[in-house]
Amino acid sequence: MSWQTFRVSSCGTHHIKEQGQPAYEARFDEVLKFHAPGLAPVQRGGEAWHVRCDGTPAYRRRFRRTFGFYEGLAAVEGPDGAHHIGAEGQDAYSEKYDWCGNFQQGRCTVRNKDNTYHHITREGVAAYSARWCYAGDYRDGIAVVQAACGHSTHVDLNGILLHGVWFVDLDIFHKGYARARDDEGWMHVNLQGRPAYRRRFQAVEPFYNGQARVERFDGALEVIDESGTTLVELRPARQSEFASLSRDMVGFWRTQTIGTAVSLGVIEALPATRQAVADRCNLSTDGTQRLLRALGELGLAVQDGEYWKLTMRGGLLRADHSLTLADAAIEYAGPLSTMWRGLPDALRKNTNWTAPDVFGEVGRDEKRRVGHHRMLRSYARHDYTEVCLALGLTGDEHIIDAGGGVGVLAQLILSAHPNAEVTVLERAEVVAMANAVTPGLRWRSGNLFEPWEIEGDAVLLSRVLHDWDDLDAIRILTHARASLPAGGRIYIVEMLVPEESVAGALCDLHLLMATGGRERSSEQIGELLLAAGFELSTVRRLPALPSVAVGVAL
Ligand SMILES: C[S@@+](CC[C@H](N)C(=O)[O-])C[C@H]1O[C@@H](n2cnc3c(N)ncnc32)[C@H](O)[C@@H]1O
Repeated sequence: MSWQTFRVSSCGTHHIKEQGQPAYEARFDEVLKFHAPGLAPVQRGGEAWHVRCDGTPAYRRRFRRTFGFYEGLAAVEGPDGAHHIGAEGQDAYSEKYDWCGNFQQGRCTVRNKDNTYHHITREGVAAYSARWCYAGDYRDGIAVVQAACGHSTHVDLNGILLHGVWFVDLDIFHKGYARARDDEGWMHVNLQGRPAYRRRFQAVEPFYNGQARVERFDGALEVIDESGTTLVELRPARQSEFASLSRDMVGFWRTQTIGTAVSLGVIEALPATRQAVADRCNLSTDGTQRLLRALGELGLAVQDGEYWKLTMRGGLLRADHSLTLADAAIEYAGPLSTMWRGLPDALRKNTNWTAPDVFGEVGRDEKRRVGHHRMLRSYARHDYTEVCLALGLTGDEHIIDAGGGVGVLAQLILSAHPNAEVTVLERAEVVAMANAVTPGLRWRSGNLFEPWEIEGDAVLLSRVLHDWDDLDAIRILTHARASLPAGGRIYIVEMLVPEESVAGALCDLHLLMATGGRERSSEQIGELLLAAGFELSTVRRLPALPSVAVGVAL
């Protein structure tokens, strides 16, 4: 009997032959397709097993659920978890998982009891030691894995990162290209993780004989080739460029609404009725209603009967949130908005414009200093969770964390490497304010632009170089070099902008206006390092915004 031609009947209770006649007499609650070696999953009365092509059981065991055979093994679910069985119903291995996928290319995705995912071999052994937030099936020896922060990358059959580039969303390769999404939108990337073209889209389909259908952000549908060039327009734009440009131009409405809601105390007053918010914050009833409705439009608050309450997103603006953005909201709506007004002057030829001394301003104003460093703390807590691993420390180094703020990264390093020593070199008023006390953590007041008078095995500059122009950045790096022996390492942790796309360009303008600094590519960082006596050795792209550029002292 040729089970290859069997189909599931329309009622789903049995299989039928090519001409539509039943393949056997038995009936089940549900059956699934036949797979090699000629077995199909069936279910009846809460029990599941596999049947041969004559409808008889392939073995005596019963499970809660059974799935199709792939590469000779089938996933089954029993009372103690999920695993794989062979064609005789025998266990393929002893381990039990929370969930099992199907074998493809000798690998299978499984979910552990702690909700992490990884791939196993046919022997039920982990194919590598990493555990992921999600892991997809292999195709052509490559799978997509998702890190805890939500970003995804490609790994090979041994779990080794294929290109080390992380994306907001990612698909498996199809004819040499994978669909990938970064902060700008969807695109196609090649096996090196590099975008095939500069454009970004609302959605893209896989390439089909060199062409792919894509949806633009304005809703238009088109077909592009592998260089991103439009070949055919299939549907015109739904949303006009006029409307989308208008929305971008009033971005400051959002900045000011959020900053105002925080500074007036409205965020802290919720949940409450409109009148209670008005009374507590000393606002007019009409004004309160209008502000609450605007917070609603921004997805920060919702009305529930008489009450207004914060959404999960709005909760990030509360002062007691561990990642609070309350201080950032006030900084962006206040001093930073004022600084941005100087943009035309900053861009002019032969300009008299000079960058503000933001660290001096913050240092002189105690209230702003506390808020400013709480803001930096939130960004560090959010962005630096994966940095420690990427540093590749041996664990017994003395690291100088220059411009280390209130020590968030220093503490992350020390909890990962309790035998390491980290000295945070900071402005005196920041050292006086920082209250972190951790074994191995030392504080040192000093100036990045004067000799550091301290020696270490490695220097860490996290979000420091991007605050300065090239000359100042080289001055800082030169002092770093003087603190290290030949062969000592320097870790530059900040956003590295890709040379081939415009990603990070608004952040770059922000740095110009806030500190006179700039975002740089890894090539530009390499040039600065060389000018100060270092050689760029590796660049590690992380799931979060910052990357790690590693330099070695020459
Ligand atoms: C953007 S923050 C980065 C803080 C921290 N490394 C992080 O990644 O969150 C820059 C830091 O450099 C410090 N800084 C600025 N100028 C400095 C100077 N001349 N000497 C020492 N530290 C300085 C600031 O106080 C601030 O904490």
